[in-house]
Amino acid sequence: MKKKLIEFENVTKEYKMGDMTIKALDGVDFSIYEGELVVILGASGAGKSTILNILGGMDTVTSGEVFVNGNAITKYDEKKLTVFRAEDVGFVFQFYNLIPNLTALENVEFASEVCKNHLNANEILGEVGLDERKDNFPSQLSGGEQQRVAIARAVTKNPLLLLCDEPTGALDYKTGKSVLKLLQDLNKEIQKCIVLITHNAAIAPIADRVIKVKSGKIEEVKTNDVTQSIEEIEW
Ligand SMILES: Nc1ncnc2c1ncn2[C@@H]1O[C@H](COP(=O)(O)OP(=O)(O)OP(=O)(O)O)[C@@H](O)[C@H]1O
Repeated sequence: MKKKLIEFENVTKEYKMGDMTIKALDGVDFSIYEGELVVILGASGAGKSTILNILGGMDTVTSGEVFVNGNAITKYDEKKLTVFRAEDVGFVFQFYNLIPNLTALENVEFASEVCKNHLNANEILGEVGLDERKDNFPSQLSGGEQQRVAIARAVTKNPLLLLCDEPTGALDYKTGKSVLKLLQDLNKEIQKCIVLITHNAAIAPIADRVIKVKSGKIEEVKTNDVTQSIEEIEW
């Protein structure tokens, strides 16, 4: 049986804005298993990024518990959260956040060398199809190539999980698809858990499990017994 890697237990998150309280998450429960590719789906404002920020140790809960690999990260102090973010989580965002004065290779090495179990930056850049572009600076790379560097940077850390927040949001249709194909292939090859946020329901069939979020609540958790390759999907 697959091991549970992530567990949200009755998680609420409230933001206070003057007299107003915004309930971004309202009793959220779900589990994610090792090696899964999971899509978190929902409209703008549904609470997707809030889930990801809590899962990545970048935001705290108002109540409830979050377990990653059996550890309650909701009980971590700032110091432990810093180590958790650095070692255990690989982040991929809509905008690539590369350091402009470092080459592709240096960007990947810079982020991963501090991690205990890191992989070889050169090899992973090869895996993401950038063998020829390692010594280029971000400004010399296309958006899709920069996102590949960002994915290599996250993977080279060899984290427990990869968190991707709208990773194709700034890319055109074809490039976005090739980045999703890379994530799908990586998930199969390295058996790493990937959690992908999107508002695009069309890509849900690529996931092992789809978590639908609506108004801060889980609307549905769907398991795809058969997953589809991104190449078979059009939108
Ligand atoms: N730091 C914050 N302060 C106040 N309200 C916030 C904050 N972050 C999120 N919210 C509110 O919480 C709710 C959920 O936001 P969240 O960013 O998680 O949604 P989302 O599903 O990721 O949306 P999008 O697809 O537009 O990014 C929204 O109503 C949002 O305005």
